[in-house]
Amino acid sequence: MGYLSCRSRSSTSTVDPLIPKSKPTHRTAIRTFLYEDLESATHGFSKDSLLGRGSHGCVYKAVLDNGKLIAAVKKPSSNGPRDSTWSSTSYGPDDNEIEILSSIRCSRLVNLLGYTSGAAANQQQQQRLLVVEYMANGTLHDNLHSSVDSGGNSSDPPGWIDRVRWAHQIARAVDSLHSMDPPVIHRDIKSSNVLIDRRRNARLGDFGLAVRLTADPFRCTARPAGTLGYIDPAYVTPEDLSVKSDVFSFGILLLEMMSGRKAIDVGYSPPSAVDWAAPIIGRRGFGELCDPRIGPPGDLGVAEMVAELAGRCVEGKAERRPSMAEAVECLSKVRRRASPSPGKNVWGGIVAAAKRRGRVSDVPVEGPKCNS
Ligand SMILES: Nc1ncnc2c1ncn2[C@@H]1O[C@H](COP(=O)(O)OP(=O)(O)OP(=O)(O)O)[C@@H](O)[C@H]1O
Repeated sequence: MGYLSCRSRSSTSTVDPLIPKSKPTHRTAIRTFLYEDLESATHGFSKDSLLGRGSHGCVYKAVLDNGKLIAAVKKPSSNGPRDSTWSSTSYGPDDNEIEILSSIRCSRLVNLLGYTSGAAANQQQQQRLLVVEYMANGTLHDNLHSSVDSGGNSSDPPGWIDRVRWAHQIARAVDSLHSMDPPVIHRDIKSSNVLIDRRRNARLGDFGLAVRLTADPFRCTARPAGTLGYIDPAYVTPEDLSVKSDVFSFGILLLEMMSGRKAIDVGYSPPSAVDWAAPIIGRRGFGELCDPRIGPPGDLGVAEMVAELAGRCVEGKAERRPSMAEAVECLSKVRRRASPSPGKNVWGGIVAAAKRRGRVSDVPVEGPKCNS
């Protein structure tokens, strides 16, 4: 694989200017919650408050501050990790996750609001709970693969405009992490770690495996970790870790978003998304890669650009993969091509008129910038 249409000469031009590359990261006010307050805000971690289960524990909806704050509370399981997350770290939110999340605040991430100190009122040690922003529209995984929405109503699969917009937003989120000094590597990019907020924007969450990439080899001791189907095959020892491991996982996510098939899907032959897609991209059969539920986009060039980018992201050799900044640049071109152009269509006209009246602060064509 290796096509040219999205290759960029300038790999830094799309780095969010609000993310300083070389300045220390800005810390945000993070609250300390009492375990008892979160217990009562989730009705005793009740089934009704349960938002979902992951390999490390459960996530609950919490209503706090007399109903003014709705948050998601992550409660580690007492039995340790289960299923497909391959992790060498201990389960549950640890100091590393809190430290990384506390140092970043970005509108493309599921941000940390606070955590419990780990001690209950009776001073017995409790599990540490993490409190993060609540995402009203579930995970990208559910949006892509489930025929019912988070309210239990039947739902249509997302169309091309949403998929391209989400891909661009996720790319910007990952690029923001890679642009930090030192870069943060997420290590677990996958559709169940992308959440859709109430404005239907995509946010990257779950920093349980995230690490800072330092030049000091003695500090880069985290053993390889990630999720089967998304993990970079070139990441075998701690020294192999680079930002390009996230690029690989992002490429798998692009294939998943484009095709509607899962990263590992036994309904397809071969079950691995890369093994399935590589020969199709090689013979330029872009239409075949498109989710059969929505068919190819009106402009097949959109599918071609996304497929070519995905193909480059999942290259076996890490150095042949694009940077996330290049992926952002490519996806902003795809997004412009996929979206009806402003000024020439009714939506563009409505948005332009609302902007003139000062009513639109969040124009859907370009998502909000990160503010760290
Ligand atoms: N901030 C949030 N707002 C709303 N729902 C959430 C939020 N975070 C997680 N969830 C829900 O809880 C579920 C479990 O999330 P969690 O991050 O623990 O696991 P996961 O990412 O799905 O899987 P794994 O632990 O294997 O990575 C998600 O699938 C989602 O449905």
